[in-house]
Amino acid sequence: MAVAGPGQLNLDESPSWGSRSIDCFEKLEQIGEGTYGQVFMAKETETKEIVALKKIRMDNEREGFPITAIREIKILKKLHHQNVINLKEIVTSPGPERDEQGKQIEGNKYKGSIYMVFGYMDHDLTGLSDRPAMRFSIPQVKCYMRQLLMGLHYCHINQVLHRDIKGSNLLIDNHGILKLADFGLARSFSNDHHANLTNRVITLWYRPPELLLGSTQYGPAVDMWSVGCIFAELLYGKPILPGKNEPEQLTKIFELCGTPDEFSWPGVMKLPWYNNLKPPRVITRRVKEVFKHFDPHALDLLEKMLTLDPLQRISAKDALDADYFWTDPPPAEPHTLPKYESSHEFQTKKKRQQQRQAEEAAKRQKVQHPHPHARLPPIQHQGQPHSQIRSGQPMGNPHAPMAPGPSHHYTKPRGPGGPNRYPQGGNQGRGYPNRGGQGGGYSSGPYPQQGRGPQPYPGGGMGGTGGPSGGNGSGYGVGRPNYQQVGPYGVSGSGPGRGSNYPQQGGSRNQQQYGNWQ
Ligand SMILES: Nc1ncnc2c1ncn2[C@@H]1O[C@H](COP(=O)(O)OP(=O)(O)OP(=O)(O)O)[C@@H](O)[C@H]1O
Repeated sequence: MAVAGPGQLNLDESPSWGSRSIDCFEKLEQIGEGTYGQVFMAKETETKEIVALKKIRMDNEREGFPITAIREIKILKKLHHQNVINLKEIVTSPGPERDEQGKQIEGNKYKGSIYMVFGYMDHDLTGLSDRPAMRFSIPQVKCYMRQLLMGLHYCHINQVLHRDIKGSNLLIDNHGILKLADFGLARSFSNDHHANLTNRVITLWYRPPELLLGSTQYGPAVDMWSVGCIFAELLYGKPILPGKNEPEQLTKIFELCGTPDEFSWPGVMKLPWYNNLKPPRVITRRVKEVFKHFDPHALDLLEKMLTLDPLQRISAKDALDADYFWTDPPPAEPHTLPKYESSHEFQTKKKRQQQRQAEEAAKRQKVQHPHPHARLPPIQHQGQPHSQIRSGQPMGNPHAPMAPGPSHHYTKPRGPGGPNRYPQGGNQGRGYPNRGGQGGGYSSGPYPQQGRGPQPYPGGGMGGTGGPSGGNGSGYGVGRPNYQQVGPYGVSGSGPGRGSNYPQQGGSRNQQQYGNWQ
């Protein structure tokens, strides 16, 4: 990985940036762990403000400051929008890092650690979706999608490609506000699209066909493909294109979206890897068939997002103008959305792992002490503080038992089943796709196991909403099985045309304000 000079951040920053110490914060618990570092919930000791601290991982850097972090900081410093995470400041830890026994950690030329300080967000979309029995209402999906598109439109207008849109990078707070986060793979682009960019970006399941076919000249349309995948996932209840490796990913895309030709996608045959990866047979597009139970406006928008040719793919701005957002039921106002106990992907995964361990322990115990006539008391497994909680319940519901405190613990072992979702990090155990950009050759790298459920379209139809964890029968989608479900604030699905309920934030359809930055 390219690095900046040791000790140099090279940022035109105000003097206060980076001058405060981590001691100004009390770390509360770990809430995330990604490729580039751990994320902690923390409290500013003076103001008591709750923040998220993203520790910049330095252990792979022989010298200097990781270029990915520099990019992320530079880009975040110039983006200011309600739907983009706000980088508040950078703080440093003063001394050499010590382990839990107080021993100095070696091999790091930097004396201390560096943290990015963000406003705390209660959930990420993956964590929220993974809650048992989670159901999003249609206005809720519209509300999240609209905010996602507004944030992304703002990035694109400011010539920033996100390049890693996925559920765990969409943060949501308990006021219903969604923010784009994790700009670690983001970069600026110029409108002429002539610069050569790496095509090894975007988490596999959300990666568009042009990148899988080796394109290095691309633009905002790459993010819009990912948005289409997220949109379908929200409605369908589980990821729609869970490929295990790049060739399989492309196959899955073709099976859903049909095979491209020069007519449907001019220039496709000239893409670097087309000849190697061209489909062996012609497949017709099946988006309409597979998602036939979606609302027609949703399906129409999805078709435009999952368009193979990036030049014909809908832009964020045009998507915001789609009928989907302007027909009943309207998008919910964010503050009307239900509040939930905090849920980040890191924690929900961990809870599931603990649950599995508890179940296995229970099975073992049963084998060792068979007692056919008595019911065993439930095993109280350490780290299962919420076993009584129907955690899909919104917090506002007086009948929903609430957790007394945080549901997650500080230490998270790396390695199999650990939080590092990319093979590059040495973890083979996660059901997560290769993030790209850091891996080996096109099809040579180790590929992840799929932990989120089997084939996406069993029987060619909607099937059940098996849920993101696969097989638990509790999908969070608002697809057919849930369509009758009415939002928690009682919005019916068949109102009379455009009414007074229409997005307050947006004004009229053609006069939407996507923020105050234009
Ligand atoms: N401001 C925040 N508030 C609350 N949680 C956050 C915040 N920022 C990040 N997180 C949590 O930490 C997780 C990882 O953060 P982030 O994606 O920024 O790190 P990363 O190292 O780039 O991860 P990845 O490799 O998964 O992309 C997020 O999915 C989210 O659950």
